[in-house]
This record gives sequence, C-alpha cells and structure tokens, in this order.
Amino acid sequence: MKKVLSSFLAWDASSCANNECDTQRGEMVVLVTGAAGFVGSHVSLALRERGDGVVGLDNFNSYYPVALKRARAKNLLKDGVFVVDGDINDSALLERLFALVKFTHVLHLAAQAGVRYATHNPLAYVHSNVNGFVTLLEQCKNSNPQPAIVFASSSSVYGLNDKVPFSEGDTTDRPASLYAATKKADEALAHTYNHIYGLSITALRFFTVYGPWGRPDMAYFSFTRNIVEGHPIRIFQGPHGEELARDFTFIDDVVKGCVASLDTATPSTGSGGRKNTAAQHRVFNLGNTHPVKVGTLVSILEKHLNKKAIRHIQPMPNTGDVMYTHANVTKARLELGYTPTTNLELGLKHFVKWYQNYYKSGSAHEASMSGYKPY
Ligand SMILES: NC(=O)c1ccc[n+]([C@@H]2O[C@H](COP(=O)([O-])OP(=O)(O)OC[C@H]3O[C@@H](n4cnc5c(N)ncnc54)[C@H](O)[C@@H]3O)[C@@H](O)[C@H]2O)c1
Ligand SMILES: O=C(O)[C@H]1O[C@H](OP(=O)(O)OP(=O)(O)OC[C@H]2O[C@@H](n3ccc(=O)[nH]c3=O)[C@H](O)[C@@H]2O)[C@H](O)[C@@H](O)[C@@H]1O
Repeated sequence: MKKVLSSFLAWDASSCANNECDTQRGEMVVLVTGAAGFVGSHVSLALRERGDGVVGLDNFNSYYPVALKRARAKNLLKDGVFVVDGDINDSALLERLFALVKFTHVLHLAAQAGVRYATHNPLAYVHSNVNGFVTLLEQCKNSNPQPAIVFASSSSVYGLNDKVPFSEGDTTDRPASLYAATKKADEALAHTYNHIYGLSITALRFFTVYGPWGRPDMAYFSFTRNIVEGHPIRIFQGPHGEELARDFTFIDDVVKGCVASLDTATPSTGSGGRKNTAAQHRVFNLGNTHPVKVGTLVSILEKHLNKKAIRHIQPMPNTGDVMYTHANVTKARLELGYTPTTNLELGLKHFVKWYQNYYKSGSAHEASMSGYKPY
C-alpha cells in the first residue's frame, strides 16, 4: 500500500513526520473519511488547494450512484488527493494507513446519510455511523501522535425540539429518526473518548447542505431531476397543512466551517491510548440562519430551470422528518469566524448550472441505490 499511496500523494509526508507540522500555518496532514462523498470531496479540495496533505478514505457504497463518487474521486486525484477504497470498520486497514502516514488531523465525514432511508435499512446506519465511528476512534486513540478529530454530526440531533433557532446547548434527547439517533450516539461517543483518552474532538452539526456535486438522494437534487424530466415531485406538509422548512446551507459555507474547525483544533493530549490532560471537546452548528419553505425552494428551482414543476402536495410520511430547522451560529461565528454568505437563490443557481453541465455527460445515471427508490 505504501508504494501505491506514495505514488499518488503530491505532498511530502516526511516533512510532517514526528508531528512537526505547524497547524497554524496550514501545514496539516488530514485523513478525510467519506472523501468521495459530497461534503468530503469539497473539503478535501479546499485543503489541498492551500497546501495541506490530504488522504481520503471511502467505501464507495451504492446508496446513491457510485459513478458520481468515482467522478468526485477522479477530480480529487487530479489535485493530488488519493482516495483509498476501504471501510472505516476495517481496523487492519486503518492501522496500516496510520502507520504509513502521521496524520495531524482526521476529518470524519463517512456515514450513512439520509433521514428517511433509515426506516428501510437501519443496520447500514449502525454499521457506518456507530461501529465505524468507534473503530476510527479506537485507531486515533492508539495512534502516536493522536490526531485532532473533526466530525460531521447533524441538525437532526435537535429532533422534536420546537424552541428555535437551535443552539448548541439545547437538549438533543428526542431524535425523530434512527439516523438522528446514530448522530446523537456519535456525539456521546466523542464526549467519552475525549473524557477518558484526551482525544481532541469537534462535532459539526450541518444543516441540510446543498450545492454542485451534491447528493442525488436529497430533495433539491431529486426535485431538479424530476422537473427537468417532466415527472411530478412530492412536497411534504405537516398534519395541519403546515409547510416544512429547512435552514438550507450552501456547500462553500460548510467547507469554510470545516476548514476553520480543523485550523482551530488543538492537538490531542493523550498518546498511544494514554490520557495526559483534558483536550478540546467542541460542538458547533454550521447552518445558514435563514430557513426557507420547501415550496419556496421549488419556486427558485423553477425559475433557474425555466420550467414548472408538477407539484403533488402530500402528508409527510412517518419516516423521521422534522417540521423545521433553524441554526443559531453565534458560537461558530465567535470561535471559528464562520459567517455563511450564500443565500438559497444564489446557491441553487450554482447547483443548477453544475447539474445542466454535468448531466450532459450522463455518467451519474449509472449504478443504483441497491434497488431503493427514495422518491
Ligand atoms: N449533506 C447534508 O445535508 C448533511 C447534513 C447533516 C449532516 N451530514 C453529514 O455529513 C457527512 C457527509 O455527508 P454527505 O452529504 O457528503 O454524504 P455522502 O453520502 O455524499 O458522503 C458520505 C461518504 O461516506 C462514504 N461512506 C459511508 N459509509 C462508509 C464506511 N463505512 N466506510 C467508508 N466510507 C463510507 C460514502 O460512500 C460516501 O461517499 C455525513 O456524516 C452526513 O451524515 C450531511
Ligand atoms: O440537516 C441535516 O441534519 C440533514 O439534512 C438532510 O436531510 P433533510 O433535511 O431531510 O434533506 P432533504 O432530504 O433534502 O429534504 C429537505 C426537505 O424536503 C422535504 N422533502 C423531501 C423529499 C420529498 O420528496 N419531498 C419533500 O417535501 C423533506 O421533508 C425536508 O423537509 C440530509 O439528507 C441529512 O443527511 C442531514 O443529516
């Protein structure tokens, strides 16, 4: 594997041997799990572009078209980021990877995402989001040096809370979906590994992220496809006819939040499984702070696509959705300098432009979601 990796990596791993990297100057060596995914591919590129060392890890599963994941990985390779094809549950693989590369940071984005699919395949969530996370934490705990960890939690942990906007200190004990419950478990596990082993861990609660190279299972993407192809779309509403709303957040803003979280992450204080002193344990909302109704999102898409949607208004299925999300990002602004700058109108314009250009190639139509049709 060393030979394979070294031939692909465009940075000098030896300069970061013995943990001599100065993270304040951006000289980080980052393992990005889920690097072939939507958020992972964007952050990997951003890190690489400013000169950090990046190695990706992704199992290229078929939850949505594998061709899209392969296309993202191909783009990354052009910029010197090699994505290892493997599972975060493979502890032997992780051990070999960490022996080969002295990671200063781990950006952990690999997960089974999607709220409603959890009712179809709950064990996929337990496999990747719970077992996989513990396997990765164990590897980080046993590494010397121990990398600082930043990982993706989710706005879904706020569950059935109706106090808005959501702040990090709010309770998260009423998850509405199994997906949310696994993200809540991740946050609890992060606390434990910080408490016992001194691992430095930051949880980022993303709010419905969208943009170019996005996820075909998400509403903005599947709506676009259906509008273009002349198929109806289903718009869910609450039990009393209320419209659902989301704090849709553009990918570039989320990338900035991820990079700032890595830049401000302090090193872990344990070594080789032993704790020395308490290390950093943080939680941040990364949202847009302006919730938009799903029907309004559809109207914006109609405008950018110059085509009307066939709207079917339906009761929200009992599959884990919440009515409303809204982030308070004061904490992220103060500690990370996070300020979202792209509104939904502009962000969807970027997405539609990418969609129209990318789909000319047609390659994202390949593969399947293991027979699962979410919409
Ligand atoms: N996109 C959003 O709106 C959003 C919102 C909140 C939280 N999140 C979280 O952010 C992270 C990234 O989300 P995304 O939208 O990029 O999703 P994504 O599905 O595009 O990316 C996740 C990647 O992880 C990989 N993966 C899954 N299980 C794996 C395993 N066991 N081993 C190795 N690789 C594995 C997948 O192949 C995929 O490429 C996820 O943790 C997700 O739960 C996303
Ligand atoms: O912020 C989050 O934590 C979550 O954001 C998204 O989940 P979701 O908000 O459900 O995103 P979409 O699947 O794109 O749905 C957006 C909205 O459209 C609605 N919708 C979805 C699908 C559909 O056919 N019709 C419809 O009205 C949903 O009910 C929801 O209100 C991601 O898919 C999750 O992985 C992530 O954890």
